Amino acid sequence: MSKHHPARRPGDRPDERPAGPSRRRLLGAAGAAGAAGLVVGAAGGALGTAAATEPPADLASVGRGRVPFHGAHQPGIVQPAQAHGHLIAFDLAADAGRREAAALLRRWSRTAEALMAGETPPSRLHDTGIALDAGPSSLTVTFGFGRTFFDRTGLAARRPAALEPLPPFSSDALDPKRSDGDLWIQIGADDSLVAFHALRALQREADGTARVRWQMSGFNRSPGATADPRTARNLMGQIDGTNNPRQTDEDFERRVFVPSGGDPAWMAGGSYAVLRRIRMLLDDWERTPRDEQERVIGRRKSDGAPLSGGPGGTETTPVDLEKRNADGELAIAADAHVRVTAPETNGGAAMLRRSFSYHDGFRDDGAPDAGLLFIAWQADPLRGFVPVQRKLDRGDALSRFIRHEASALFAVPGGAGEGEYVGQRLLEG
Ligand SMILES: C=CC1=C(C)c2cc3[nH]c(cc4nc(cc5[nH]c(cc1n2)c(C)c5CCC(=O)O)C(CCC(=O)O)=C4C)c(C)c3C=C
Ligand SMILES: [Fe+2]
Repeated sequence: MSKHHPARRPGDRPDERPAGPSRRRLLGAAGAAGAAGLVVGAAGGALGTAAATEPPADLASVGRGRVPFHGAHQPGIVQPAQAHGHLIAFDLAADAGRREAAALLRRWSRTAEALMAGETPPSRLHDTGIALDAGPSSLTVTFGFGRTFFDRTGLAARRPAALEPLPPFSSDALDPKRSDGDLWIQIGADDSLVAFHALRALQREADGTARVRWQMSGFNRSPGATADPRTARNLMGQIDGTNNPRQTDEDFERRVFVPSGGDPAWMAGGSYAVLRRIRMLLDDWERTPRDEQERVIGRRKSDGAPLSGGPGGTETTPVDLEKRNADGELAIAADAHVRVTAPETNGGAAMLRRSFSYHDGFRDDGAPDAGLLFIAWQADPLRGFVPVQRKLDRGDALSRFIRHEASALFAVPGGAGEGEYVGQRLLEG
């Protein structure tokens, strides 16, 4: 019987507190009223006409969400994935070393703290104004170090063993230009302008110290988009994320975060992020009958209920991998994705999946360039992603509908304390 975790709800943001009015206060009362009009206009189409026909949007509902920057863990790991995400990797400039990297992390941390509080960036740069009239919108900014960072900064002796390159998998078709990187930032927000504003501010802060290696953007369902808020769906239409570890699980911290006293000491409270850009072969998938789609995953498409749960099952019905149908066949097929990935078939290996969907237009053959920016968080990739992906590689019914196109692994240090910057314990320890 699979340990089951009920769905996290899109509005369920336990670690957040309402934002102060700081960035919006800049506008003054008249400006704020104008901003409210803009939100209504944007939602309804033509500015002005929509305001006359639609009730005013509750500005506070999305804009108000605020995630603290300081804490034992960095933001953007345990909070539900936001509606908009940007992932960006940098390589240090040839003449940048440990000192320049430390200064960059200090600048980035200051900027992230301000933006997450809904304030303008504190840097020497002029604010672009992109988010001037918006609240923090649950913005999170998360920083990570790639394997190559440690060589470039003379810190190879302090590189975690867990940053060993991921093994090759037979299904890999990886593009090195969109893989790896010295430094990584994950940005998420429930407003697209707030998310882009953060991306641009942080990228400009890197000027002269690091250059962009690759960047990817993704999305999830917006908060408030459905009256029936189950776990969100991916671009195959499946409810995805149901059986994630939950913060209330007794072993959650141990699975996801490096303990204090762990190795290396500077990673205490940190986690390892595995990123895989996985393109979905949507033309093939959408041609596949629904009952076959459900067999591939092992769950019903409509409501995410496991195929072992019978007609009355729901998304929260525990998965029963032993269950057989009347004809003696396994209710959840031998190669169904949920069977192959379940912790009980992988020696307990588990990870926290917090992904974004992506769509980057259409390829030359007309197929959508779309899929999943799969992000898995774990205390140790060798007891999380690696064994599960090895198993998927050997026989996952989903594999004929997906292609792994880029890959990266980052050490994401613990959260910054008050007055500290992210990574300080590595860079100044
Ligand atoms: C190596 C890890 C995994 C990769 C890569 C992966 C890709 C991938 N998954 C889906 C869709 C679903 N996955 C689901 C469950 C699930 N997937 C993984 C791991 C990887 N998935 C795990 C550990 C689990 C949970 C298993 C369990 O304990 O039951 C599901 C079912 C719903 C859920 O629990 O989330 C779906 C749907 C896609 C589309 C995809 C690549 C594009
Ligand atoms: Fe999966």
